[in-house]
Amino acid sequence: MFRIGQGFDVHQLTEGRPLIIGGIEIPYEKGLLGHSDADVLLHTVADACLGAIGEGDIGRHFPDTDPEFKDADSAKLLEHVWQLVKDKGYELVNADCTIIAQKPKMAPYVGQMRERIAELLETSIENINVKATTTEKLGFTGRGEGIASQVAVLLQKKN
Ligand SMILES: Nc1ccn([C@@H]2O[C@H](COP(=O)(O)O)[C@@H](O)[C@H]2O)c(=O)n1
Ligand SMILES: C[C@@]1(CO)OP(=O)(O)OP(=O)(O)OC[C@H]1O
Repeated sequence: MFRIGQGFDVHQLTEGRPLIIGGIEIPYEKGLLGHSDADVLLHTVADACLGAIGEGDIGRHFPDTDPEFKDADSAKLLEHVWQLVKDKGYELVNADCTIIAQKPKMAPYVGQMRERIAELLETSIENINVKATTTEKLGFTGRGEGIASQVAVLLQKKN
């Protein structure tokens, strides 16, 4: 049996924060704002996985009012979500991720992101695609006010 999930997330860019996307710290003059480390891509992967198993969203599992998750490492949050997926008897078929950012260039970091996400979802790198697009300077992403991401995952029940 197969289950599909999709996720979408946005975080604001601000000065004085590290830029962490896909579990990788990217050198840049700004970082993403959030209650956690604000890793927009790992949040989106987590939301897509939760969607696939019908378990709501990360805000339900890790409320941004809970001090336990202040500055949380989003990799730890995704590990927790992935355990829920495994508890329901599923494994990953593939994940397709899109980062929407005018700047910085993501291409040099996409390989490392794929490796990290593959590690967290206990799969091989071939099953994880990460791509990036600008919005041609249009909208909040185009103005560099924030970064968004979209992720689709497909899960299958283990034999
Ligand atoms: N933050 C980004 C945005 C885009 N890329 C790469 O550039 C290519 C062209 O982007 P367009 O928005 O003009 O289509 C895109 O396909 C990515 O390979 C990037 O690395 N980082
Ligand atoms: C991850 C959590 C929890 O620390 O906080 P944020 O980093 O603000 O992220 P968001 O995607 O807004 O929602 C989920 C939150 O509950």
